[in-house]
Amino acid sequence: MSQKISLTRYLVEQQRQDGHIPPELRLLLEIVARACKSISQAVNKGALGGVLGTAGSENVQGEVQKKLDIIANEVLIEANEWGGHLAAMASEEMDSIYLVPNRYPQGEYLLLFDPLDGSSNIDVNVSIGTIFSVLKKPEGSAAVEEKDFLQAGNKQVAAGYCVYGPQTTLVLTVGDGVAMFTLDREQGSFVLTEENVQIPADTKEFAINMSNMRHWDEPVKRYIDECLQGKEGPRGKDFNMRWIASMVADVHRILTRGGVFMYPWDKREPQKAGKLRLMYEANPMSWLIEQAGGAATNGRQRILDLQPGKLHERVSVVLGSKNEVERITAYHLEPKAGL
Ligand SMILES: O=P(O)(O)OC[C@H]1O[C@](O)(COP(=O)(O)O)[C@@H](O)[C@@H]1O
Ligand SMILES: [Mg+2]
Ligand SMILES: [Mg+2]
Repeated sequence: MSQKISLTRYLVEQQRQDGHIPPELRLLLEIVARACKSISQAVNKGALGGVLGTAGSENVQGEVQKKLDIIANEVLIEANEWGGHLAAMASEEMDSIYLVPNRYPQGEYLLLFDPLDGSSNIDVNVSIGTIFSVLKKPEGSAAVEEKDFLQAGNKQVAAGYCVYGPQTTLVLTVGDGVAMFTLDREQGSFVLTEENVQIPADTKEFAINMSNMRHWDEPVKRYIDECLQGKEGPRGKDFNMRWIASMVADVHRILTRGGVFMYPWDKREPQKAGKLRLMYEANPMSWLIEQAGGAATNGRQRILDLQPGKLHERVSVVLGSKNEVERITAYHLEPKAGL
């Protein structure tokens, strides 16, 4: 790319040329990006900034909150509440929805986020990130309620994540493919570094937490077992495995070079559909993956078509290279079918 294109310019051009980003959505995305820049600065300070360690509290899902979980949540709220583009926000770290206070102008959008994904990696200096999803407030709803957020992922108007790794990279879709922007720390701005991201349909790399193997369902066991048999097995090729334990980092690798990611339902807590959250983890990631030519299911159905029943709903996740996701989904739907 000879000329540097900033995130602002990219969004302005999307607004002008394609006309499918209203100016309010463009401004909202710029504010989210600015918040990610601040979070990136806090992450980078690490022990020097006193941001490592636990905060001594738990979130609504009963998970111990890290200091950075809370800092990132506050940064996102403070950056977004006064901009005039939002009606309400929802976060992994907040029990219920956050209404934009009356003292600020009210907007038409709803923002959902996982402020800090991969919390267990914060203190060990491994990549973490922020995941976000934007929905439109339903027509005619005056005071926003939780039910207004309960829209299927196919209703998202923008989705993305920012990964805080060796580089800080913001990855975005507004329904017109996937673009990646790298933070230029000297300029203080996100610069377009990849457009029309495409995931290869086939892969030789899978990502799953293998320590849960004994709890998996048969179709997942079958798929992984076949991968592990390598060249000698039915797949006729050797597979590699990666598990970073930050969904952002695992998805970023898949968008970069392909692969398949799974956090399936398992027998540890059978009443839970999965570990990951539908509305602010699985939905935005599934849309990005589909926009890059991949696929995303809960093992049986397309994730983006699932109707959420509650804000913090969990879901089983299979996403990435299309042919692998289709194979795993077929194993679930017809366990004995030979592919
Ligand atoms: O520790 P496990 O069970 O392998 O789970 C790892 C998964 O949990 C997550 O960290 C959940 O996200 P949070 O850190 O936002 O709770 C995912 O990013 C990751 O894929
Ligand atoms: Mg997360
Ligand atoms: Mg989180």
